[in-house]
Formats: sequence, C-alpha cells, structure tokens
Amino acid sequence: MSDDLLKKITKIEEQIKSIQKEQAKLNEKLRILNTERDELKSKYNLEKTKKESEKDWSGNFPWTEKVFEILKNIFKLKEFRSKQLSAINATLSKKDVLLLMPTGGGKSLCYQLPSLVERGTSLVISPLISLIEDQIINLKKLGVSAETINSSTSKESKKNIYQYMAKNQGTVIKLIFVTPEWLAKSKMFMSNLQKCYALGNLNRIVIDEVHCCSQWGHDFRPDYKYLGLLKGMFSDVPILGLTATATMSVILDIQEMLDISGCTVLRAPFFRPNLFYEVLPKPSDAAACLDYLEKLMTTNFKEQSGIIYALSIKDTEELSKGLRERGLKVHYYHANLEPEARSAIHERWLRNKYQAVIATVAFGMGIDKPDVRFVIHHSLPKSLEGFYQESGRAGRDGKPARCIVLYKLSDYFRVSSLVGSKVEENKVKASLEYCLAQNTCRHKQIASHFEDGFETVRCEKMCDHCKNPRKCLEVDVTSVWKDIYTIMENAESNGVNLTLLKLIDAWYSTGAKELRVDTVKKPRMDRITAEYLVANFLQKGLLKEEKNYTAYSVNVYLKINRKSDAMKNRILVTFKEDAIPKGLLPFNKDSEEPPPKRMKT
Ligand SMILES: Nc1ncnc2c1ncn2[C@@H]1O[C@H](COP(=O)(O)OP(=O)(O)OP(=O)(O)O)[C@@H](O)[C@H]1O
Repeated sequence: MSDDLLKKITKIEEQIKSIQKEQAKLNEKLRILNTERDELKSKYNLEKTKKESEKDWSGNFPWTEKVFEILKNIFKLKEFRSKQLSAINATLSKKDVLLLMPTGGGKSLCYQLPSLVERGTSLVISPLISLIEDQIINLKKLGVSAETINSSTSKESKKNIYQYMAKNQGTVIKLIFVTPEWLAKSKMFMSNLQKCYALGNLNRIVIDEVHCCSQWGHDFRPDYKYLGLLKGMFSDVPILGLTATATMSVILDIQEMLDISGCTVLRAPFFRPNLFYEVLPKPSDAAACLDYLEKLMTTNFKEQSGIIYALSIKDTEELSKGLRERGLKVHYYHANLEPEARSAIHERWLRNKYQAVIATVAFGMGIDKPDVRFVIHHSLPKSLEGFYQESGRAGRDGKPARCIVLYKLSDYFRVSSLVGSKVEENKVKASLEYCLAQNTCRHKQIASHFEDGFETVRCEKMCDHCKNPRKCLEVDVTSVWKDIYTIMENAESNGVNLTLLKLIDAWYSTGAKELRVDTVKKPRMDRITAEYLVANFLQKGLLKEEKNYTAYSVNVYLKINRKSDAMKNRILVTFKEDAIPKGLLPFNKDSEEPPPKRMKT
C-alpha cells in the first residue's frame, strides 16, 4: 500500500519537474520577447521624438504679439534667450514638451509667460517648498497672481484657492504651485483639480526638475512617480517638463513615466561660456588637501563665495573643521541637519557670512546665489549629470567662475563602493573618464555626455585643456599590462584580494612579500602615473571591480576581467607628450610589427 503511494508521489513529482522545465523555457522566451519589444519601443519613441523635435517653433503664431508684449511689459525683458520662445510656442500649441536648459538658463519664464497668455491656470509641480516660495515672491513682485498650497497654508488661503479651482470664483490664480508629495497625498486637492479641469480652466501642467521622475536619472524621487497618472486624468492638458540635465535614455524614461512618449524635446545649448572647468590632482593625505583648499580660498578665491561638494556627511564635517581651524569662514551642510539649521547656514552663506558651504549633494535645488565664483568637488562626482548641475551653481551672474574637480583614483573606489546598480556604476565610470581625459575640451566632454552638439561649444580657453593645450600621444602600454596581469595572477593563486593600494604596492615591490613578483620590474614612473595606467586598464575593461560586503563597509577589489576583448589587441593609453613614462614608446601606426599574442587566460 505505502509503496503504491510512493510510486504515485514520484510520478507526480516527475510531472511537476517536466512542467517546471517547460515553464522555465517559456519564461526565458517571454523575457527575450519583452526585452526585444522594449528595445523596439525605445527606438520607435526615439525616432518619433526626433521627428517631433525637428519642427521650428520660433515662427509666428496667433499669440506672438501678445507674448512679446508680456515679455516687455510684465517681465521687463528685452528678448528671449535660446529656446525660450520655441518652448512657449510649443506649449501654447498644446504640445507635450520636455525642455532641457542649463542651470540659470531661464526655464521659469517658459511656463510663467504662457500662463499669462490664456485665461485659466497652470499647475506647477516643483520639488521644494522653499523653491516654490521664492518663485511666488518674484511673481507677486511682477504683479502676477500665483499661490501655493501645502500643509502650512492657512485655512483662509486654502478656501480661496479651492473656490477658484472648483467654482471659478474669486481672484483668478494664474499659477498654482504644489510639491509632488502634496499632489500624491491630498485627495482634496486632486478633487478640486478635477473640477478646475472640468471647468476648462486647467491650461497646463508644469513639472519642474522633471528628471526626478526617472530611475535612470541621478536624482530619482519616489513621489514623482505619481505624476504618471496625470496624463490619463487630463489627457488634453499639455505637460511641460523642465530640467537642466537629462541624457537621451533619461528623456525616454521620463516620457514613458509621464505617458508622453514621443513628445517634443527642446534642448538649449548646455554650454556655459563663463565657467572654467578643470581637474586638479588631489593631494594624497587629508592635511595636505586641507592646506591646498586653504591656499585656494585665501589666494585665488580670496573674499569670493563658493561651494565645496564632498562625498559623505563625515567628509563635510571633517573638511569644515579643518578649514575652520585654518581660519576660514565655512560651514558644513547635509541632510542630517534639522531644516532650521540648514536654512540658517544657507542664509548666512547668501549674506557672505560664510565664504563657502561644505556640502553633500543635499545642498542642491533652488540655490540661486548669483556671485558663486567657485565650486570645488572634493571627490570624484557620482555622475556627470550631478556634476553639471552642481558646478552649474557657479557664475549665475554670467561672470567668470571656476569649477574644479580634485581627482585621485582611490576616490573612484570610494564612490564605486557606494553605488548599488549597473546604471549608477556606469555613471561613476563616465565621471572617471572625465577626470582621465588628457586633452579633450571639458566643455565638449560635458556636451557629448548630454548628446548636445559640439557646434554650440565655443570654449575660449575656458577649461584647463584649452587654456594650456598640450600635445598628446598614444603610448603602447601592453608590457605594463603584462606586469599588472602577472601580479594579479600571483595574488589570485595566493588567494589574496587586491585593492588598488595593494596592487600598486606589489608593483613597486613594497607591501606584503607574497604579493611581489620577482619577474616584474619596479615601474619607472611616479605613483600618480602608475594609478593613471591602472585607471585606464579599468576603463578599458581589462580590470574589473569586485565588491565585498562586510557588516560595516564595502571593499572594492580589482580582478582580471578574463572576458575582456581588449586583451586581444595592443593596449594604447593617451599621454601628454612630455609625460610619457621612461621605457614606454609612442605607438607608431605605420609600424609593421604585428599586435602581441593574446595573453593566456
Ligand atoms: N530672456 C531673458 N533675458 C534676460 N534674463 C532672463 C531671461 N530669461 C530669464 N532670465 C533671468 O535668468 C535668471 C535665471 O532664470 P531661472 O531662474 O528661470 O533659471 P532656471 O533655468 O530655472 O535655473 P535653475 O535650473 O537653476 O532653476 C533669472 O534671473 C531670470 O530673470
């Protein structure tokens, strides 16, 4: 009897296994089809966007005369800046638009002005109450009726706003500002918004800092995801999204999120001619770095205002302490401070009571100090998108300002240990590439990252490379790679994980004995150059990182990437002509010598 039962169970288990196998096969098929479909969809949306965005929006429209009259009489401005008029015309034509314009480029005018052309109101979704309050103060000064509604709005004001929205009674409000959080949580607001729409009074939905919608962007905010419902609820109300940073993949993601795939994308040139971009070697230890910052702030930037961005809360506090001990007026700023403390520090900086704020990226949106003369990144930025936005806070008054990155390779591994996805990893790599470049114009590097045409970049010696152009040559470093490969293989066979420091030490025959290899000669170059080569091996994919998680930290180790195709070829790295290490030679393309044999793997 029990044997019979066992037989039956075994039979059923076999059937289950066979079904599971089929299921796995079908799942895999489904995954492939889903990926294929998504890729085609992206391609289709990209083509549609490109076609939509080619249209010239700068011509004449029925509202053109009125638009110029408002520009002159209300905003007291003489002319439009690049892409402002196009954005205004496109949104007034009821098109969904994403407007990409650099920091300080004048995005606000692109939604403020259209709101005055039509009857009715515009809903503006903006991430911070402080940002909203500044906008409202400025609009009221110009005589434009604008209101915000949030948890601290008085009952009386709420009543007035809702009366206008739901019943079209009382003062006409041209712009209603809310945070995405408020929109997501206030049913009362949504219900009034629907009434406003039903009355035909909702003209436009503006989304400021629209890149916060995208998980692919550098500043994703979960509350922005609710904004995806708006198109479904108000299908004929045009959406106008504004941002200072977005690559094409982020644009496509935003479009999908907001359900406006294939919409018009307008892009003002990203080039900021008054910003001087440069990368400087970071002194190796903390005290030397503080001395260096002190020197910069007391000579080059004496009595000038600035921001120093640091990687962690701890870094901001330590840097602030060190600089204060050296007599500088600075203060740290980060997300762990109470809101009141944050505003007080911001306020004191605005009034030049502090020469600089030492901040994490929490010191961000809404900083509108015109005379910021320097922005220093104390560590490698996490992404070029963030870097562009953070450094863009310099020189809003149009006068020259400096944007410095203090670079050393070990910072790359610190940043890398903090990131948690492939997308973020690629962003840090792009940042590393920016720092490793030897002669490319920094402005062009930024423009190319944002897929913005080079033709708009006119760098008049406004970056380290254009100011001091140096001839660069491709140098054959295959022999160096072989040495690194040998050291790494030796460490692997000893079961030791190599950090950057251990690798370089082993190469210089210092550090642990078992990691040194007799056949590898000490490099005839300084450690910075040695690290530059390791960074290039990493960039080229010859080396890969492996993260090891402990309870308190993440260690990043270097490993040979045995799958790398780069190993099949000669390995070339760019050097400034006068900085080529001894024993290495520039690569001569015309040389008949065949490429070296692939290394055994
Ligand atoms: N057409 C124009 N002519 C002259 N000044 C302008 C014009 N448009 C905008 N401005 C001015 O440029 C400054 C920056 O504008 P705005 O605050 O809209 O920039 P933004 O693009 O929103 O910047 P951020 O990304 O930092 O928020 C403001 O002082 C604004 O008055």
